[in-house]
Order: sequence, then structure tokens, then C-alpha cells
Amino acid sequence: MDGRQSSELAVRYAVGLMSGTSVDGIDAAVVKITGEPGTRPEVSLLAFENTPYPAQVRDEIFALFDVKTATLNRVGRLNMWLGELFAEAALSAITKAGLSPTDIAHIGSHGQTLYHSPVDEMIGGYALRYTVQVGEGSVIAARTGITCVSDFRPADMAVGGQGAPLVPFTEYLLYGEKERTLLLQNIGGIGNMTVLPAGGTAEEVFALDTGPGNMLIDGLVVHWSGGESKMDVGGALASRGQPDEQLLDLLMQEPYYNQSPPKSTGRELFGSAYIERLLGYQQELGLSNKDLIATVTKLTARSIAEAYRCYVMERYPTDLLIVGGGGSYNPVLIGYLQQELEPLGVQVLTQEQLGHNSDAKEAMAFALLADYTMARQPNNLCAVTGAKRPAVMGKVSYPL
Ligand SMILES: Nc1ncnc2c1ncn2[C@@H]1O[C@H](COP(=O)(O)OP(=O)(O)OP(=O)(O)O)[C@@H](O)[C@H]1O
Ligand SMILES: CC(=O)N[C@H]1[C@@H]2OC[C@@H](O2)[C@@H](O)[C@@H]1O[C@H](C)C(=O)O
Repeated sequence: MDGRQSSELAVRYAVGLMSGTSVDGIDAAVVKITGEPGTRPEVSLLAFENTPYPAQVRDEIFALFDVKTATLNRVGRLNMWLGELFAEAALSAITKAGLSPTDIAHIGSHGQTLYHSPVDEMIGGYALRYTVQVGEGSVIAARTGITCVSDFRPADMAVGGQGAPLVPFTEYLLYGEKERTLLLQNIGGIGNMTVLPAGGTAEEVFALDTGPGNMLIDGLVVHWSGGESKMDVGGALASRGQPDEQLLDLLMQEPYYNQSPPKSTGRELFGSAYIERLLGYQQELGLSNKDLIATVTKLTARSIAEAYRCYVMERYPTDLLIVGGGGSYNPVLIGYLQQELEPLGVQVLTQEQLGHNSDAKEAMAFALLADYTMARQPNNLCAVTGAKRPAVMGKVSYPL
């Protein structure tokens, strides 16, 4: 079946590609979208694949998070390199779905964020905010023969938004319920929370980045293991430690947590410089590795609870928080979250416990965001990003 014919039938196949702040690989989702483009469509997952990055690529991405090593030639080269890898990931997932590239209407590719600066800087009389995602859409289009939509975030920034988070728009479309307010927490590299008020409109969706997700846990594990381990699998290390409450209180004084929404964050705040600071505190306080990991694991939980207490509890009372993203596989983190939220009357359950797999969610979101781009329909949520007006996000690369 040809992609263009299928879209006339209001049924089309699309691919979503995501590489998140954890840099654990490329997520590729093949989806079937049913419904008129630009309306509230149905999206079903046909295939999902995570392709881990080769060590060389991962090391290069991490090197380019550091503004001192992110030279122009390296950024330009990584942009093309990731374009090649994203194209391969898309083609592999399409095969896994039993489809061929000619069946696919479009690819939506988030790319890899290298830098995100969502707050105005006054430069030359202009208030500038900026964000850098790499993974060249033209390469993806050329290698796959499929139209590719990429680089979504700048269009929201151009109209005064933070350019993040973008997934809440698709959460609203796909999961919003009439009778029940939903509270969703993603714990990837960064944590982000979405509230979908019962029967609410798009303008009523509330979302923000809560702070670190797994980024600090991963950063410490990589440091101590010399890169041998990438994460605290199953929270094994944290489970043997005790959080240091004094350090936790100090870390919670980070101004980001009490900054009013709209707000978004990333490695610029919780990246390598923050890890260095943590290692400094570890020495000062004489903490063991397991106690420091337990402390930052609890910090993630506490910052999520703080966001709930400050911005959600009164306006959107609810009794359930649904957790997704890689952090949901860390039982120590989930346990801390339960300790923080259950006294507030909020039960914490993972998507897995509810019978869903959340691994494909962000990749699926970018397939759907691209569907809106192709229909020239707005796909940002002003209430969430702070944009002054709707925008059609995403740049289109045609294969021919
Ligand atoms: N079995 C596990 N045990 C502990 N932690 C895990 C496990 N599996 C995944 N994680 C954590 O989840 C992280 C990956 O999560 P995810 O893929 O949701 O992040 P991401 O999409 O890259 O980030 P973001 O949503 O911030 O862009 C890993 O880096 C790791 O810290
Ligand atoms: C700039 C950037 O890449 N931000 C990511 C990051 O990872 C989680 C959180 O911080 C969220 O704001 C966003 O990603 C998802 C996909 C989003 O835009 O919704």
C-alpha cells in the first residue's frame, strides 16, 4: 500500500524516532494512525525497537553536551552521523512491523538534544532562547525514501515557548479521560509530569519538568564504574544504602524546584558539573557510594513530590500517579516515591503494573506530532510551554 493512498483513507502508517536525555539508544516505533489528520486520531503500536548506541557514538554525544568540547565540526558531523543511525533504526522497525518503506506516510524524529536554553537571554536587544537537537532529517528522508519531520522545538520557542515538554499534547490526545483526572509522571533522564484534567480541553493540560529523573543516578554509576555500567540496575546499589537527609535537604534548595511553570530543564543544570558537585559533597560528608546513590534516588522522588505539592495538589486533586519511563524499572525509586506521595493520599503505580508498556510512548508521540505537522495543524500546547500562540512545529525533509 502506498503511504499517500492510505492517508486519503484516513488510515496511515508512520514512524516515530526518539533519542532521550539518557542517551540509552534510539527508540523507533511504527504506528497506525486512524482518523482525519489534525483531529483527535487513534494511534496503535505495530512495532517497537530500541537500538543501543555503539560506545563510540554515545561517547561522542556525551562529549558534545560539554560546551567546551562541542566544536562546530563535531556538532555538524554528529548531526549527519545520527541521521544515518536514525534512518537505519526506522528501516529496521518498519521491517519488524512487516511493512515496507513505501507503506509509511512520514517519519517524526525528535533527534538528540545537545543543549536546551529555554529562558530568555538579552542579546543585541533581542530576547533569545534556544535549543539544539541533532539527527539530520534530510539524511533520514534520503536513506529511507520517506518524508521526515524533525527539529520540532524551535518553532515553539519562536512564539515565546520553552520548546518543551512536547509529549503532553499527544498524552492529551491519546489518554485524556472524561470522568477521571490523570496524573502521569515520566522518569527518563529528566523527570516530567503531566496532568490531564477530567474532560479538560487542550488549554487545561498542565505539565512541567520536575527535575532530575535518572540522570544523576546514571552519572554517578558511570563515573564510579569508569563507564562499565550505565545505570543502577533494579536500584541494586541504592537498596543497600541509606539516604543522607542533611544532603537531601541541601540539594532540595536548588531554585529550579520552586521556579513557577512553565519550566523545562536538562543536562545544562543536572549534567556533569552537578555530578562533580555531588562527588565534592560525598568527600566532605564521608558518604559511601551506596549512600550517595540512595540520596540522589530519593532526590528524584522528592523533587517529583515537591512539584506535586506546589503546583498540582490543590488545583487537580487526584489519588493516583502513573509512572512511566526507565525509572519505573527501579523499585527503590518507586518505593521512595510511594513514601513521599502516599501520605498525601496519592497511590503510585507504574504503567507496567497497569498492564501497559511505556517504552514506546515518546517515539509514538513524535510520529503523531509529525502527523499534525504534515496536516499543517498546530501541535504545541501553549498552556504547557508558555508559547504566546499556537505553532506548527517540525521541519519537513522530502526524499525527492
Ligand atoms: N532495569 C532498570 N533499572 C534501573 N534503572 C533503569 C532500568 N531500565 C532503565 N532504567 C533507567 O532509565 C533510563 C532510561 O529511561 P528512558 O529511556 O525513559 O529515558 P529517556 O527517554 O532517554 O529520557 P527523557 O525522557 O528524559 O528524554 C536509564 O538511563 C536508566 O537510568
Ligand atoms: C529539551 C529536551 O530534550 N527536553 C526533554 C527532556 O526529557 C524529558 C523532559 O526533558 C522533556 O522536557 C523533554 O522531552 C520530552 C520528549 C518532551 O518534550 O515531552
